Amino acid sequence: MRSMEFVIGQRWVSHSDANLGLGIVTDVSGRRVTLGFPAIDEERTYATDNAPLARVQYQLGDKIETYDGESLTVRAVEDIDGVLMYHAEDENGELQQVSEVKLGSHVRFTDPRQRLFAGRFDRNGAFRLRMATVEHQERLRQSPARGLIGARTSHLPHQIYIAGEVARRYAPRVLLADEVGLGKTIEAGLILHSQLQTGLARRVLIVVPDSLVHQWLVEMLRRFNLRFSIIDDSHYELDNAADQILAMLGEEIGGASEENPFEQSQLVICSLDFLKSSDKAGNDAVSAGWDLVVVDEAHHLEWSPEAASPEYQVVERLAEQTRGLLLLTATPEQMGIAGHFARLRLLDPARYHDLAAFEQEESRYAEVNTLMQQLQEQGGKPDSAQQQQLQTWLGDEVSDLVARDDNGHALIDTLLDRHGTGRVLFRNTRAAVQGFPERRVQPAPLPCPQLYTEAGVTAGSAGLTPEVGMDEETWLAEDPRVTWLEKKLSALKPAKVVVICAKAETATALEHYLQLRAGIRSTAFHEGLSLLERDRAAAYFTETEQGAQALICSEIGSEGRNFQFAHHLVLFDLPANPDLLEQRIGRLDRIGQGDVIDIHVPYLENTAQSVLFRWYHEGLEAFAQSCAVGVGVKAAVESELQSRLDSPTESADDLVAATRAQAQQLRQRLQEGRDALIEMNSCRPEEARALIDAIESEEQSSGLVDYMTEAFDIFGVETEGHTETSDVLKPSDHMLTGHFPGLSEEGLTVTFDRQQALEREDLAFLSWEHPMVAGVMELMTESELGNAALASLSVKGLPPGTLLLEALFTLHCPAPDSLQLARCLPLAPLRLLVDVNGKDLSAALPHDRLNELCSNIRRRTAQAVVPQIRAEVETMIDHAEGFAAERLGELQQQAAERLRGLIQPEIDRLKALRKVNPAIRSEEVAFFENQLSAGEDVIGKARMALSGLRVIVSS
Ligand SMILES: Nc1ncnc2c1ncn2[C@@H]1O[C@H](COP(=O)(O)OP(=O)(O)OP(=O)(O)O)[C@@H](O)[C@H]1O
Repeated sequence: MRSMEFVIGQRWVSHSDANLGLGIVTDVSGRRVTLGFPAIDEERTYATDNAPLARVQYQLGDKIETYDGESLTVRAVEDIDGVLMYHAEDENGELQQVSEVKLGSHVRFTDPRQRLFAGRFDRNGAFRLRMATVEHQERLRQSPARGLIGARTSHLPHQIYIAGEVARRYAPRVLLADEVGLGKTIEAGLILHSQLQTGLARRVLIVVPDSLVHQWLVEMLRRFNLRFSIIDDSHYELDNAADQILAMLGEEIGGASEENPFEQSQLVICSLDFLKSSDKAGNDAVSAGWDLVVVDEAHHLEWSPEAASPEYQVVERLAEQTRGLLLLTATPEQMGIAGHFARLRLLDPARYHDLAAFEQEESRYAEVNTLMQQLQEQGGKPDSAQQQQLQTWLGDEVSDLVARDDNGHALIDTLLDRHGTGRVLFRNTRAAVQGFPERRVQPAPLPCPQLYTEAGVTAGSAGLTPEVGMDEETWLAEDPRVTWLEKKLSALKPAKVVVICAKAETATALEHYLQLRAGIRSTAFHEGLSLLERDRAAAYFTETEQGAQALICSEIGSEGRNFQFAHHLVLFDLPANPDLLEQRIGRLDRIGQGDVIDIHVPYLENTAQSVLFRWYHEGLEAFAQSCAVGVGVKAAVESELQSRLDSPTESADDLVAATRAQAQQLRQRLQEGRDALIEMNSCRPEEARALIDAIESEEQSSGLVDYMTEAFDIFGVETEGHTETSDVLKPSDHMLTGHFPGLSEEGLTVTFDRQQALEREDLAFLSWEHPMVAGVMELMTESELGNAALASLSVKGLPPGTLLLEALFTLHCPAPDSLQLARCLPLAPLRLLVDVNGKDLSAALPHDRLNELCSNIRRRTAQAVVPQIRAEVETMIDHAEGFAAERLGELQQQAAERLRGLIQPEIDRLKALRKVNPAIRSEEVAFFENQLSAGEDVIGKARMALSGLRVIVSS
């Protein structure tokens, strides 16, 4: 039925009023036709020659729904005296005959053909926006900058390199171990953001110490637009209360308590203590299922071959369940080498399976490093002796790796992975990153008070914190560090000062003293306070004008927090662990610190404190610079150190000399071996530069501004210039959809400029990855908007009334989520331009050129034209479908190749590792092999689907 011939029982749709639903012809008399619209229970009568109606005729493969709600797929269509009979397949695969009379009346047309013929087409600009959307999506998908564009951060090469390297992995499992304060949180945020953007991850859990929950929450939102939910005790208390009441009433416990709070959000933050303290919470967190789990301050996961800490155990269960795992620690060996190994084992059990073998490997690092350096100099081409060495390390793979034309990249990567520090470990150092200010130690030796000598707490570990357990009033009055601190703070006023001591009780006592007796504006930060109280304290300290001058922290203040706006640190006592000292100093010595850092150390002479001070200062030089060998050196001189701490009055010269020698030796050994290998893996400056260039070229092109300007116009968003680089957006009275992503009634001020976004946090930073832009793209691809349009074309020599069809086809390939096939299917559609005679004009008139020549047709005229040209349009669609079908094989092949490129290296690696590690199960290899063959199968069944069309009429 291609003309306006009405027969009772036919289904038509009004193109002037979408709310009427599907009409049914109930009467045709003379020049009048009457339709019933069951969806709104109304009847309307029209003149037959100009009724605003379009005939509804479903095509093969379309989904239809009967009035009683059954959904079927059309397999054949029969015309019985003008009324259609659909032969359609139900969900059991059985064919049923459904007369169009029996179709349901609530319809929404999404197919471009249906929309065009139902008169539901869009403006020319909407088609343009649709095409631009998929083109940008495809370009961005292939861009190395993808996922890294939207963060409100400065582009620091070491971070961008790691983020780029890790985020593109299918199952990233890495240890981010940059030195303190170099931006591991930012690196993790970039990786998360990127994996969420690319769809490689949807569900993310971040596990952090109590004291960092809110800081992470804020950092993720402010820098990455990622809105996390916190799960804590409060989610369980309610259930417990409900359970108690139910139990009192003798009712069965169930309902609310059955719910798993971790399943209620996609992005969750919780504290490790909380997971550890509640079995139910731990079990819920594990069973909720995650794509990516992040664990900050991962050195708390203590492990030895004999026993694993409860923290380790809960993270181990999460690690087994999740695909991606990021462990963050600045001091991976803080709790010993076994703990370090155990964390690597969580990440990559196939590679790290034996502690003894791991320890032995370290002895070969220098050899591996030498070979790598040589290979790098030789452009990746080994000589015959080197080839032999490689053969013993890597086996048969070598010839294949050497043959690659990539300057030895693959060879070096494989060597690093199998025999070096592995592809799971990233560690940047201050020395490599550069640009950090000087650290200056300000010792303050003080006489030991009688109080401590008499109590016998001057030596051993008691001597490090002699005030612990003493009467508060007494030690505050007699310990000279207290008056020294009071004077120091007064002298430094108004400079901000972070004071760190080991114990919460010391911090509390000091803070009371300073606040109440000395009148110094101070605030405490320790584990005795609630999370909210701690954050309040930190915020009070941050305030510039009215804020506290001093923040008195217990040890929990020495991790993760950002206090780089201060440059005075007082170490009221010294920790026995060198990595803990580094963590403490790292609160101030971190990215963003612009001043020389003064580290004030008051210590009591001739006590364990003075020994430890000398040991750190003269032995390790740990105050002046970041000290990576502290834990190793301490292990080597442990007994001498302990004996000096136990007898602090004896000379410590020998200890200091031995420590210096050990430190120098260890530094040199690590520099030649392990550190060199880690450095090679952690930042490759050229690759980092190329990534930053790619991000900046996206930011500097006018593509995004043009795209959003068109979107604001199509959706009816008003824009008003605010400053040179920012605009105010407001919803207008003629919005196309009820809601524009990310825009509230009050409007939003936005900038497209990163520098301005860094300076002005109140402005939204619009990038290709901002939720507003992503939301517009999603609206365009998930809705039918712009998939059917009509335009006019005026070109000399083209007779008026000539028709062209611009058709867009996508590779339709339904597959289970678990196959992650979207990563290999093309996003940009196949675009074809044909005329009625089946001539392919696609190359002669590209999309952009056509846009310049096309203009809108008035809606009324278009409505009148469509029914008249239906036959020609359908012929052109047939031609276009023919051309599209010819390209199917090629697109399927490209998709299959992309899939193989992603999965095959995983299979090869596991097979190679299996030769040295019997713990790798054959199922692990089989899993990837199945992924590959199942993916190839599905791609083989793909077909071309029409996803958009624009009919062009020459005028
Ligand atoms: N690229 C960046 N742009 C802007 N600010 C940054 C960037 N990288 C890091 N920072 C800031 O530097 C500080 C240190 O970063 P971050 O907290 O990520 O370091 P970290 O390595 O996790 O530290 P720690 O070892 O103490 O846990 C933070 O205040 C962070 O916001």
